[in-house]
Amino acid sequence: MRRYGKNPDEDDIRTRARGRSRPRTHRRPAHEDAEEGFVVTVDRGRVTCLVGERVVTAMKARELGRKSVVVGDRVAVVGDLSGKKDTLARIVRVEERSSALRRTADDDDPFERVVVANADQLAIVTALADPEPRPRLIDRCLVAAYDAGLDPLLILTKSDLAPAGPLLETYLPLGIRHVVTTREQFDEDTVAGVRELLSERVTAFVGHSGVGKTTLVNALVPDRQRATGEVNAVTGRGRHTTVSALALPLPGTRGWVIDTPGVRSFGLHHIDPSRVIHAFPDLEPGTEGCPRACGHDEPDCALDDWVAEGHADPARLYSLRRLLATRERHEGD
Ligand SMILES: Nc1nc2c(ncn2[C@@H]2O[C@H](COP(=O)(O)OP(=O)(O)OP(=O)(O)O)[C@@H](O)[C@H]2O)c(=O)[nH]1
Ligand SMILES: [Zn+2]
Repeated sequence: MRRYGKNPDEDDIRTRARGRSRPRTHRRPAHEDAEEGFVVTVDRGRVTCLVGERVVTAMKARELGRKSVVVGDRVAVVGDLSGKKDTLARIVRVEERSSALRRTADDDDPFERVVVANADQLAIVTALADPEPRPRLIDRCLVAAYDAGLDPLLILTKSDLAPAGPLLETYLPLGIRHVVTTREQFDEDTVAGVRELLSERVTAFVGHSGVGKTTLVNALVPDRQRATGEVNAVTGRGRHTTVSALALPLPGTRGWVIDTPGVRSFGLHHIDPSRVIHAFPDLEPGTEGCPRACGHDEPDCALDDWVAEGHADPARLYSLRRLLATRERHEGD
C-alpha cells in the first residue's frame, strides 16, 4: 500500500471520528463525498461556486496550499453545500484545467497570474471609435489567446460611430471570427447572432474601459443584474463593485460569458518569444527563409523581403515587430 505523508493512519483516525469505518487496505480518494462546483467569482479568498443550482460560498482548504482557484475552475467542494446565508464550504480539489488564460501585471512583472480557467474562447471587445481602436492591444490579446489555446473572437462595438471595414481588413487574413455590433441594434436578432458564436463555449471577455463591454454583456445576459445581485448578496459586496472576473450563464445555451473587469492588458512576459509568430499565421510561411532561432526583428530576418514581395500586409509585420520590440526592451533591462 502506498503511504502518504508521515502519518498514513491520519485518514482513518479522521474517518472513525466521523463515525464511519473504512477498511485500511482499501484507501479511496480523499473527500469522496465532495460535489463538483463551478467557480463563478473570487473575492479576497471567498470563492463563489455553483453547485448544481445552488450558489455556494467556499474557501480553499489548507491542504491546497498556494494553489490558485480562479473563475472557470471546476472544483470539488465539501461541507455545508446548502447555499444558505453565512455558510462556508471548503474547496478540497481543483480539477485539471483545459486552459489557463494568464496575464502578468506588466511585461516586466514576472509574476504570472491565471485569470480565467477552462475558457475556450477569448472575446476581444474593441470600440470602432470613442475610444479609438488600438490594434496593438488587439494583437497582444491575440498573442495571449493563442498562447493559452483559446480561439479569438473579435467583437467590434459602436459601429454607429465608425465603419468596421478598415480594421477588419487587417484582421481578415488571420481568419479570426468577428462580429460588429451597435447598441441601437441590440434587438433579439442581433443578440441571437452573437449568442450563437458563444453557445456551448466558455468565453472570456476582455476589453478596455469604455468600449461597451458592459452594454454588450447586459444585452447578452438580460438577467445579469439578478445573477450579479445574487452573487454579491453572497459575497456581501455592493452591486457594481465586482473586482474579480465573473462568470455568467448565457441564457438559452450551455455557454458561459466570463466578464473580466480586471484584465486591462496582457503582459506577455510568460510567453515564449518564438511562439509569438503563431499569432501571425499570415506571416508564418515567410519565416521559412529565416536563419535558425531568428527573433524576426533582426537584419537577417526573411520576413522583410517576403512581405516586400507582397505576400502579406506590411501592417501585420509592423504589428509583430512592435510586440517583439516591447518584449526586447524589458528583457534588456
Ligand atoms: N455610440 C455608441 N455608444 C455605445 C455603444 N455601446 C455602448 N456605448 C456607450 O459607451 C459607453 C461605455 O459603455 P460601457 O458598456 O459602460 O463600456 P465598458 O467597456 O463596460 O466600460 P467600463 O464599464 O468602464 O469597463 C457608455 O456611455 C455606453 O452608453 C454603441 O454601440 N454605440
Ligand atoms: Zn525571421
